[in-house]
Amino acid sequence: MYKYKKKEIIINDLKKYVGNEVLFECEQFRIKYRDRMGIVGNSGIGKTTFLNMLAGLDKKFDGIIENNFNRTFFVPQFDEFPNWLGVNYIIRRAKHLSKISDIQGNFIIDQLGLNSLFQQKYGTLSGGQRKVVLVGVALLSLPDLLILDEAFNGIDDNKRRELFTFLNKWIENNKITLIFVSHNKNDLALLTNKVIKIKNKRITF
Ligand SMILES: Nc1ncnc2c1ncn2[C@@H]1O[C@H](COP(=O)(O)OP(=O)(O)OP(=O)(O)O)[C@@H](O)[C@H]1O
Repeated sequence: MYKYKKKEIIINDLKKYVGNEVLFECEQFRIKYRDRMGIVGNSGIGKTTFLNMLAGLDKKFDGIIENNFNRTFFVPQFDEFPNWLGVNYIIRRAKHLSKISDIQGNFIIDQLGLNSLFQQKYGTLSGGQRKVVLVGVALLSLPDLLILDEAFNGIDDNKRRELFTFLNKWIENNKITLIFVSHNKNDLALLTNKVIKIKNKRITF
């Protein structure tokens, strides 16, 4: 019989090793539906590693991570597309692969100002513009869990304000659960309302 599972991530007795060394551990935790979770910690402490584990991209660990979301989308810290790919192609393809309606898809494209980048190759974009394209691709895929790894580096203050206003509304209206790694306290305050700390090899809440 089909058993309904709540949209959440359940973590139990987690231990992550790098070589023989424990990188971090966590006894028990749940990331619940519609949480907006910030993750903080010093450089090299294991934030990106933890995100990869939550997204199901890194399965080498002891313990349990049960991700019961239907569509997890992970926006990585670094570039994802080859330089020669056209922005127009990247965005049209993301829209095509998704079940998003034309109205919603065009709304995202419009709000993020992606039209103005359509004629460019990905490799000719600035660092900030690349991030906006990655966020656009993420939203077009209609995720129910959105994982952002320092996704806003390089975006200027004006664009950042516009982007955050739009993102906040979009996340709220579309009931998206958010996990967001950042070193920027303002960004964390604007987008999240709970925090996970990674410190002294432990994940705490
Ligand atoms: N596959 C791997 N092999 C060896 N070491 C690894 C591997 N993956 C991660 N590490 C190490 O684990 C540590 C944590 O890396 P990670 O990128 O998760 O840190 P971070 O907290 O995201 O850092 P930053 O804030 O600088 O992005 C680093 O010391 C890294 O070198």
